[in-house]
Amino acid sequence: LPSSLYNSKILSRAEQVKDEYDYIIVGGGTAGLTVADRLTEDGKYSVLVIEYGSFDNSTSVTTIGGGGGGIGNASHLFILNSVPQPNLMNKTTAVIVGKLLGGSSAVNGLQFHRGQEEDYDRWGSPFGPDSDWSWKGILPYFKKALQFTPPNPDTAAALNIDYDETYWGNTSNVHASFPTFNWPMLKTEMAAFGDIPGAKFPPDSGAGKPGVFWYPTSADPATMTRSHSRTGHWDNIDRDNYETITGSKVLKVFFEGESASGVVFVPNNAKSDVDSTTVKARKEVIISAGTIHTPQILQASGVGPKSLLESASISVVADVPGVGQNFQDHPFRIGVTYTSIALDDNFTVHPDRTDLQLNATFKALADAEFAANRSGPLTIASGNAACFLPFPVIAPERFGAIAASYESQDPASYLPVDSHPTIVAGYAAQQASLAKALRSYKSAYYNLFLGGGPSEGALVFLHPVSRGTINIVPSDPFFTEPVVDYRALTNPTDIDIMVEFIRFTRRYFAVPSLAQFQPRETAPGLNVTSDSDLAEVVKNNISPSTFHPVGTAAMAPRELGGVVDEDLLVYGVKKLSVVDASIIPTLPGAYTQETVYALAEKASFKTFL
Ligand SMILES: Cc1cc2nc3c(=O)[nH]c(=O)nc-3n(C[C@H](O)[C@H](O)[C@H](O)COP(=O)(O)OP(=O)(O)OC[C@H]3O[C@@H](n4cnc5c(N)ncnc54)[C@H](O)[C@@H]3O)c2cc1C
Repeated sequence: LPSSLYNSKILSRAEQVKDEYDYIIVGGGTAGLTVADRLTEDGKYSVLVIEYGSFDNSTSVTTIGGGGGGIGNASHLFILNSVPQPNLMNKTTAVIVGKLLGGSSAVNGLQFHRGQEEDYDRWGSPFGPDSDWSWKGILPYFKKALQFTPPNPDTAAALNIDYDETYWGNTSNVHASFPTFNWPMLKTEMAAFGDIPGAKFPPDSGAGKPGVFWYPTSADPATMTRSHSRTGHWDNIDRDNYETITGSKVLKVFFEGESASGVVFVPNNAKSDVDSTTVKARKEVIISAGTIHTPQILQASGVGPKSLLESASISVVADVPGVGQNFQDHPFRIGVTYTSIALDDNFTVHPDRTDLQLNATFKALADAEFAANRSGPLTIASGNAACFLPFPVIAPERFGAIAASYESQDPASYLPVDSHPTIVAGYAAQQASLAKALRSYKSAYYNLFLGGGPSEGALVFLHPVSRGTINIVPSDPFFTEPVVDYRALTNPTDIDIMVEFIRFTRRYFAVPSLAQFQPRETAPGLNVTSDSDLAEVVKNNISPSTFHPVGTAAMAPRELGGVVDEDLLVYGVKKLSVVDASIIPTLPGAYTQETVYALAEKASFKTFL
């Protein structure tokens, strides 16, 4: 399509922004554009989306082969530095989220999976048994959020890809599809979990069950390019009531009394508010700036922990202690890697993913096939196969003791020292629920995402129990990026769990069906066995982020530290809501994008229509 078509709805100058819209959406990312599309569909409401980043449809966004191109283009990313992490030898971590129209869905690894039924039931349970934030309540929106195309029959047969279309829909323009080819070794790696007692093979990645399964990529199957919130909810939509301004940073929401009545924004390179523009919202301001920036905007607007706001000389509109608390991400890479015979030519299951880098002939063939037919190895993004296993399967002898020890903790012990009583109460509720999950065969804790190559070790910890914070810098709340503190491994239970992950990984690679590949542990080495030595391995290797930040504007009762209610309206004020990953109270046992699409669909339906 000519870029002029894409650009038709972008207002190129702040002066073109009208004085007032029904809804203002802050952030044109994964959730923001989903909600904007749904709110403008029937023509009843006008919407302005204000996005910090720019529009870009170049190959650095669209290419999917090799894991997606967006992350390679730093201009599409916010890259913050976390504060040094004392439990990670004072290392800092790069905090990476999308910064362009489409948000993180335009830069991510394109993996699509959902969490387990218990994850979504956990979200609603503090509101009582009638809450529709539950698996049953969200499943229709998982179906609505994506257009599912099954794998082609040859690939499905060759690789044993099971799927069940009843878990999917076909009405969205955001696509979930499968590569036309995948690495043969994956079939073997997945089947090998059959040797692990308790590991299951659910009928579909969307079934809400833990186990070992294939899952789709966020790619348009016709073009094999990235399908994301912009292509699905913005491109080719020509509605007078749907306007967007890019390159603009929202500084704050302003209030009339306790009602949010609009926002103030500046050009994204501004260093002060001299060039600011004010725009009003008749019905609601919706903040969809993502887990890192949503708390910054709320706090800078006077909605947050009172003492923090006072230290920044911001007048308090509502004292909401939970804003910026309860920060979670999936810890990644635990320091155990396995290599099967020969990174080299002896590896018997070619082609494998390393052939794209190391075998020029194979690469040339793959390029030619993709150019001719949009098929072949370059339709694989970052991966489509993994295990998501319950903790009792991982640590059959230790899970009970670890759950009991976690359950008996004083909930305040590992939270920030000055945590508000409502935050502690909220954590106590999470603790009870997560202790149950540690004993459950229906929740997934351990994720090894499989590459189908000679070397494996991409481990993701799905339900960490340490909690971090994201807060404004009091001396410069608006123009300095917020302070991101993962507080990684502050709760020792996280270390206990990941030590068991290393032990399980050893068991997996020792199963009989993998023996022919002679897997050997390349790190840390089988001689490292004691709890304390394995704990050191975890501390030395882990990254606190898989780029799945959630939780900083959590949906929970206010007395449990919640920031938004079940309608995603912010406590203590009116006409202000949050719809993005920050409302997720506890991480799902899956990566986060599919869940964000579903919650945005649900919010659009429930709250606004
Ligand atoms: C590198 C990377 C890889 C990932 N891989 C996967 C994966 O393979 N599978 C998976 O399921 N999940 C993955 N994720 C996570 C997933 O993409 C996110 O959880 C999800 O997209 C978050 O959606 P969101 O709407 O909360 O935020 P975003 O999509 O990040 O949207 C927030 C938007 O707000 C804008 N914004 C921020 N501040 C302001 C401001 N002050 N004013 C105006 N606009 C503002 C941002 O520019 C952005 O466009 C990955 C994420 C990243 C970053």
